[in-house]
Amino acid sequence: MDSESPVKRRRTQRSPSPPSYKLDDEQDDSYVPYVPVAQRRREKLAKLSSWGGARKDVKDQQREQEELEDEAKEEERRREKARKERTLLMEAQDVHSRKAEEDAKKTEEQKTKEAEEEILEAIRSRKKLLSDLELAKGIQYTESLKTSWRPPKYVRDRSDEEHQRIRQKHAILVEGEDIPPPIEHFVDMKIPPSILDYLKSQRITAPTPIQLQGIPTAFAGRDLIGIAFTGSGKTLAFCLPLIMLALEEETKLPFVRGEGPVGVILCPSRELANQTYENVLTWTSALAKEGRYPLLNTLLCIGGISMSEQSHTMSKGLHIVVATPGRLIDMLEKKKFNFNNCKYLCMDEADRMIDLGFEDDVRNIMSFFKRQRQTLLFSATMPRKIQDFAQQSLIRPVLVNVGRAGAANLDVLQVVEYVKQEAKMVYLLECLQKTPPPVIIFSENKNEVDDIQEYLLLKGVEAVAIHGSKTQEERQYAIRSFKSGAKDVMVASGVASKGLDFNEIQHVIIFSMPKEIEDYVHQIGRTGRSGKTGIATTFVNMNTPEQTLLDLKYLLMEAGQKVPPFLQTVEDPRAAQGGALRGCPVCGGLGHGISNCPKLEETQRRQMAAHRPVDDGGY
Ligand SMILES: Nc1ncnc2c1ncn2[C@@H]1O[C@H](COP(=O)(O)OP(=O)(O)OP(=O)(O)O)[C@@H](O)[C@H]1O
Repeated sequence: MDSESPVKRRRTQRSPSPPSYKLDDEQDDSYVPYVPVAQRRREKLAKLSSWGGARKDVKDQQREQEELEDEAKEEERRREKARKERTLLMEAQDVHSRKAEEDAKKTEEQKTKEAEEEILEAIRSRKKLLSDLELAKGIQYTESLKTSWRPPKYVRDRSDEEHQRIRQKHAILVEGEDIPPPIEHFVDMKIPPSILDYLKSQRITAPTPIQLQGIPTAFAGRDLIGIAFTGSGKTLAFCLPLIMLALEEETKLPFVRGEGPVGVILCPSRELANQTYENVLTWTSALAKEGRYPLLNTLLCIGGISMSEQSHTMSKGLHIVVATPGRLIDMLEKKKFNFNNCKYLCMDEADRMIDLGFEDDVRNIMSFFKRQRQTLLFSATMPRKIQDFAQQSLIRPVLVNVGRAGAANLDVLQVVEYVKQEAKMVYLLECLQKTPPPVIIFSENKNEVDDIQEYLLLKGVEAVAIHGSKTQEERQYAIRSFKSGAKDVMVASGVASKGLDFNEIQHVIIFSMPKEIEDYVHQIGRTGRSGKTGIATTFVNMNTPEQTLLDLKYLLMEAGQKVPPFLQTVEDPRAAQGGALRGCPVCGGLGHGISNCPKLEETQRRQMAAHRPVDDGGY
């Protein structure tokens, strides 16, 4: 039986012999190569002429002619169809590739979104900032600590609208329930006259915005997150309430050896702890000056110093401890003192203290508290995610915010200059001429700090240097001689960037731009403090990561500062994607999203390397 299909047979008959060049994947046996109509016409004419003079009747010739015409039409139809099919195919292909492109883009966006969600979820699911015991027992306090402090009657009689008007006047934003009123005069805060006199002697006569809302809030026993510009007087805002609390306790029943402390102030670096300790000492001595009030006892608890030097402090009842986390944990574990009656925990530069990677130490410290405490967190930078995390962990917290968290102090004139790596040292000398001393120079790299100091010394500049690898004596010497004015210039790594309050620094030079914009904000914040103005000059070049430049560009724009042309040309890749540009919720940087946050990268790197920071030497 002939298995050939009729179609195939017919086609074979019409085009008997052309070779077929079938591709491997063309498996259809019935395939007959297409013969163009012109060729077929030629073949037909050849056939006709091969008949020579053979007589043909007219009908046959007409039929042949009609056949040819039919075939020509058929060919034209086929071409038209092919053209249409091709157009449709191309269109389909276009649509397909457009969709693929869109899909790829969407997937990229989607991917970023998903990654961001994941990171945020990880942050959200962090264990609350409570001690392990509190977490394990599910202890959850719902009421703030009660204190005997009351605002004066005329303040209590003001309406909420009036309170709000005062806050608006001072650009104070508050969040929380039942917020204590702002108080515009120290005297109305019921601060002892001896302290007020001392403050007056230091030209501290009216509270700054963070103080006028923060101090009454803390006096009222409320948990507090205080965010305000660098140099805006946060230290007084969290030390004064502890001094008053300790005074109240001491007055009720004097402390004897082995008792106390009433409260603790945690700082991320030894230098900052030391500075805060000295502040507390001056304020407590001022308090006791006229003999009307007792002398409160304060202990400095930081790494790198011998605690035996403070044995006289330990031999009496203890009121206040100022500490870095590592040494404090050590002392508590060794039972040198305890937190059985401790009710006040304040963290300065709190975002740094409770950043990913640091929180375990804080939780460990919390586990030594045996009763409810009042918790206060202060910083100039506090990204939203850290605020949220902290708020979850506090009791009826009040958030006091002066300006955007992480914004630069407006009293600092920020100058950003493009300086090639090899030209930096020479240009530095030129820069030093801009203002009289004292000047701080920041570099992210310890070796560079040493190199800069060496270079300056060679050029006859009185410079000291400080970084995490220096001994404690060297660090103390650098701070002391710079503070006293014996040295004109201090070259420092990030260790000296947070919280340190030097007298009237005229100029901060940032030799190498830190990757994290928060660090930049703290570094330039060493000048322009306490209402005075200052200059910050920052060197950037092609080694500065683009996203750091973007963060910087937005920060300058926010502060109404001049954006140099080379910075203007740095484009935000997110702008091309459209949509609103949001600051990074992890570090507060305005120039990038969470998925490429340098702080998150650094934290992860640190977590992988070890569980402790190395540079700040706080331990
Ligand atoms: N009410 C005030 N009026 C004038 N000066 C003040 C007032 N309160 C504090 N100061 C001074 O302002 C300076 C900066 O204060 P402080 O170190 O507390 O700032 P800060 O907000 O903690 O800054 P940073 O964020 O850098 O740690 C200090 O020298 C302090 O004496």
